[in-house]
Amino acid sequence: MTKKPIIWTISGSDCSGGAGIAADIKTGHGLGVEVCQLISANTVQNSQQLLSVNSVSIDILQQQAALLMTDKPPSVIKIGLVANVAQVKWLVQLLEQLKQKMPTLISVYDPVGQATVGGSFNSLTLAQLRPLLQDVDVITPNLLEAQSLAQLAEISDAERLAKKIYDDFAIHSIIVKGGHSEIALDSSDYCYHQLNQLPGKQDNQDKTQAAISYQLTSKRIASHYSHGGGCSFATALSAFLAHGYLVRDAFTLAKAFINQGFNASEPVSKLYGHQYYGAFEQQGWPYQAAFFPQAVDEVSKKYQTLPAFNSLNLAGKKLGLYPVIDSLYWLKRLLPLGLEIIQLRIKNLALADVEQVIIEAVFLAKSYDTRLFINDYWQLAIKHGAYGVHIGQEDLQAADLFKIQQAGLRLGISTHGCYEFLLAQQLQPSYLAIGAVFPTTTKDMTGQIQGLNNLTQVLALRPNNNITQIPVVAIGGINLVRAAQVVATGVESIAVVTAITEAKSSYNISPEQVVEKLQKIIG
Ligand SMILES: Cc1ncc(COP(=O)(O)OP(=O)(O)O)c(N)n1
Ligand SMILES: Cc1ncsc1CCOP(=O)(O)O
Ligand SMILES: [Mg+2]
Repeated sequence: MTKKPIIWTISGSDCSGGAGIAADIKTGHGLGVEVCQLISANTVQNSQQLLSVNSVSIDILQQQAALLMTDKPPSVIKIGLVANVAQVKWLVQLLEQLKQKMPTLISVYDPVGQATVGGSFNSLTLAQLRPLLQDVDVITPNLLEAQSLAQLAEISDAERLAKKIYDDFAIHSIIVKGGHSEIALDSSDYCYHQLNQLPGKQDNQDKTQAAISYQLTSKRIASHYSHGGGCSFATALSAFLAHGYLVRDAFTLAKAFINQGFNASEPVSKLYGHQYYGAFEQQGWPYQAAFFPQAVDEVSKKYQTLPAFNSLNLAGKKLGLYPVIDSLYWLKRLLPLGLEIIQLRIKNLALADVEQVIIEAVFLAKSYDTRLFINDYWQLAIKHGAYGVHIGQEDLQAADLFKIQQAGLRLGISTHGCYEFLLAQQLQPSYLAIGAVFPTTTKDMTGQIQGLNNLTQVLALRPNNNITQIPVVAIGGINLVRAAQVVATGVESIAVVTAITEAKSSYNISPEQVVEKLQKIIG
């Protein structure tokens, strides 16, 4: 066991045990965070009705916050039921004070207003809530709540509502939950997210982009064990953020957590004719691919009709060691070592010079029967008949994948977490890369270090079917010391730069010797 991140939940107690604090504790417990609870109100409810909401005094809440700050400061605060105007004012002050002390603190607000069983948790107007809305970082309304926050006269879709809420309150991430309506076949949640604006999160490698928006969709699971599902979603999101995930990955994991819970309770819900309103079933960390949603963004919409890319034709062999080099010098030195794959990654060379290098590299790699991937320069790769192209997330917007596919080139795509992995997997490339597994000096990967756990998690996201399984390459900070741990995850290939190019200074052996040792480790 390692020390767990701490989240605070400031929410109501539901005496029937389904929603509020009870849901938050059960969720946090299963997701490896400590949950401190500040109860905003003691409610009287069961699965049929809400009888009363009995607010807790500001004095008690303030004493709890002050005492907890001395030994359990939070990395994320989740806010649920807010009972009255005094609590709004107290929360605004609290968040401002805590953010001054802890600039990386993230606040998540789940704006519970109406009880599913009927009745209101508070009578706050939008004007009264405004100061709190302007202070929180992430908000998770359902469609009805979003409609009331956005104050649009006509019924609008999630995208329009989220943008209006952003315009009005400048909340960095707005997740509008599509919910589990009885008629819809799918459950779609939508996120509008301003990049690089969450405290402590650098999630924008593509500096030209200010915001991203995307949708996570899953098949609706018929379970009436949904009491506390909304609270559990917001707390799961908070827990994943507290573990350091970016919003898109935390959102994806939280959605998988909800699907997993509904899936577990579906049989018992059916047994009771989907009539009994049961407590949402928290099941712990989600691993199974089946629970993960489909991600939809502009790129995935554009490439809906794109055929699969040619495979690497490995004929049962392992992809193995994947050196990433920047010159013909290294290519000539490494090609004789019996590699299945190699990448030319040229940075800082004039375009005219790059073309000449690519022409020569393609010729050399063909003579050794080694799969040569060209990084970034996809047009030149097509023009000169390279084996494949490797493109990053930023290039996905600009590159023409139809042209690469039609030219018969193989495609490798960089990903940095489960959200991008799911999106890239839908494009059916020849391989998927995931990184940086460890910190690296070769490239600025701030906020995108995956670790071995995330690597293991994304490997499990491939369909459990050998015919369609796309090989995965791990990259970033992998060296002679770390290679064995990476290989143990089951990844098909490891890509390295400095482990080879800086062999002499790191290990006092030649690059050729490092290649041999790494090949042995990979097996
Ligand atoms: C095998 C492999 N994986 C990831 C990368 C990174 O590619 P990209 O995201 O295009 O970033 P740059 O390499 O262009 O900095 C890679 N090159 N190879
Ligand atoms: C290009 C790239 N993309 C993700 S990490 C990385 C650098 C890998 O270099 P090294 O093997 O020296 O850590
Ligand atoms: Mg690139």
